[in-house]
Amino acid sequence: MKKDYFQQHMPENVCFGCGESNEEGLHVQSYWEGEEAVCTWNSQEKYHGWANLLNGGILATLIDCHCMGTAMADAYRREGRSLDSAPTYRYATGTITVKYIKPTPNDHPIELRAQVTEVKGKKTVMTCTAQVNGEVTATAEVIAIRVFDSSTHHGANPFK
Ligand SMILES: CC(C)(COP(=O)(O)OP(=O)(O)OC[C@H]1O[C@@H](n2cnc3c(N)ncnc32)[C@H](O)[C@@H]1OP(=O)(O)O)[C@@H](O)C(=O)NCCC(=O)NCCSC(=O)Cc1ccccc1
Repeated sequence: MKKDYFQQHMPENVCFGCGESNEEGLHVQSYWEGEEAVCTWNSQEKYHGWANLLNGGILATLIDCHCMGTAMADAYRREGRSLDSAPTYRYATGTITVKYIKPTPNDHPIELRAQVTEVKGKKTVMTCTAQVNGEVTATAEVIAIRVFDSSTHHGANPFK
């Protein structure tokens, strides 16, 4: 079945990590699997840190963008509405803490799994794991802040 990726509902998104409108970007795509948001990402040689290992900054970017999409999708879901409905929400990274547990292979699919642990006002707190071949290589805590709400913001969405 075709997956309904969160990022498909972010028109004109130019973000390096998740923007469908960024040709050179990483194109993070996230979807719900029950209470978890999942992203499976295939790397390329140019994202090596060391030989055959994923660069740590790229991994942080993947986690970051996966979690910003998750915060957005979670907010819509809590309000019982689709990602195409109004008002439009966008989230920015407040804090991201990544613990690199073991080297992340760069030649197998990387699976990210995020869970929302707290929502307070415009703040969403999440945990996220990165796994390759079922082994967790990094864990993260990520705090997203809602920076755009079309119901209170006058004018076009500046966060694209
Ligand atoms: C938006 C915000 C992160 C927060 O400011 P405000 O809206 O004034 O927040 P406010 O003071 O109303 O607090 C509400 C609640 O949130 C909490 N809290 C607040 N801050 C943090 C924190 N840092 N970390 C953790 N928590 C924080 C605070 O304690 C409170 O919680 P409480 O209710 O007490 O439990 C601002 O500092 C900022 O723009 N930073 C740069 C973000 C950036 O560049 N990210 C880079 C990647 S994104 C990108 O590339 C695109 C982009 C860039 C910029 C914008 C949009 C998209």
